[in-house]
Amino acid sequence: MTPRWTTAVLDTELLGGWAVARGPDGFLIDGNGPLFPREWLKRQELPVLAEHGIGHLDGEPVYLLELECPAQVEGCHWQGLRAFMLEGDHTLYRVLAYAAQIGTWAREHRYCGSCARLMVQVPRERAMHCVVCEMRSYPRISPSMIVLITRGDEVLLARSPRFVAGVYSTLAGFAEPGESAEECLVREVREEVQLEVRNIQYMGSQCWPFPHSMMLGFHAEYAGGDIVPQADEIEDAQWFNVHRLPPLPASRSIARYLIDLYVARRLGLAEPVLPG
Ligand SMILES: NC(=O)c1ccc[n+]([C@@H]2O[C@H](COP(=O)([O-])OP(=O)(O)OC[C@H]3O[C@@H](n4cnc5c(N)ncnc54)[C@H](O)[C@@H]3O)[C@@H](O)[C@H]2O)c1
Ligand SMILES: [Mg+2]
Ligand SMILES: [Zn+2]
Repeated sequence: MTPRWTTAVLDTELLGGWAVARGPDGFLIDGNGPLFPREWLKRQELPVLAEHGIGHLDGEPVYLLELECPAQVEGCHWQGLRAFMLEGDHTLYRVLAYAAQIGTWAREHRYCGSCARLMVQVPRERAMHCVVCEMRSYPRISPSMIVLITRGDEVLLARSPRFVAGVYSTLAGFAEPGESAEECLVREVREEVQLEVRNIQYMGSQCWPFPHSMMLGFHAEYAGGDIVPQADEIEDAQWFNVHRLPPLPASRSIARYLIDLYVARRLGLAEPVLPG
């Protein structure tokens, strides 16, 4: 089956296609959603910082208008990326997730990080180029590991003070230079709850565009230690029986997938599918 959405670097000089507009409050939407006829959207006098050709949706070119500041369009409002992740068409969310990452990256790489001069977009490539010192910047992706630790019928879940009230999730953390995903896992688990793990198994990955993480999902078994939550980072961490789980993260997150998969295997239920 042909994928509905494929990324591409499109020429912004060409006319037509769809466009999405992204400002500080998310994406512009009306009753038909966030995709607008591009030529119409460009006539709305939006404060456009940059335009990027980002790919094809059902064969049609899609562009991003990245805005400089908040704006208003009659009959439209703004919706954050998280709301698109939580509900609605998943392919559309993937288009917007990509648009958000390209918009953020290009915005944050207008100036060369090496010599501080203005950068220019490289034609036909997703890169910013400094004509003075030749440095190139490519879209930024931050590898992060996420792990479900289990002990028989029990799973270890924790709360960050940033979470929605009551929700518990798997442990996660950004990889540091010099470490593998597995080493990151062992370090983060020690830092966040002071436990030791064994039988580390890679389960799958997910793009997490908040703002540019690549989640590498693992399962690990408890090997030793008593839970000591990390001050400031972990508000609470507990072992939960698979029959008595607390409120869990959003169903499209890899955190939720790792939990649902373990519970399904433990209880002999149908296995969930990891959303891309
Ligand atoms: N998709 C999911 O199911 C899911 C679930 C949990 C966490 N996450 C994501 O995983 C990522 C890591 O989780 P965490 O927040 O617990 O990380 P963490 O445990 O490493 O702690 C967060 C801290 O890391 C530092 N930090 C921020 N950005 C960084 C970067 N790019 N590189 C290195 N350090 C950075 C900051 O000091 C921040 O306070 C976050 O993006 C989070 O949103 C995704
Ligand atoms: Mg963490
Ligand atoms: Zn430079």
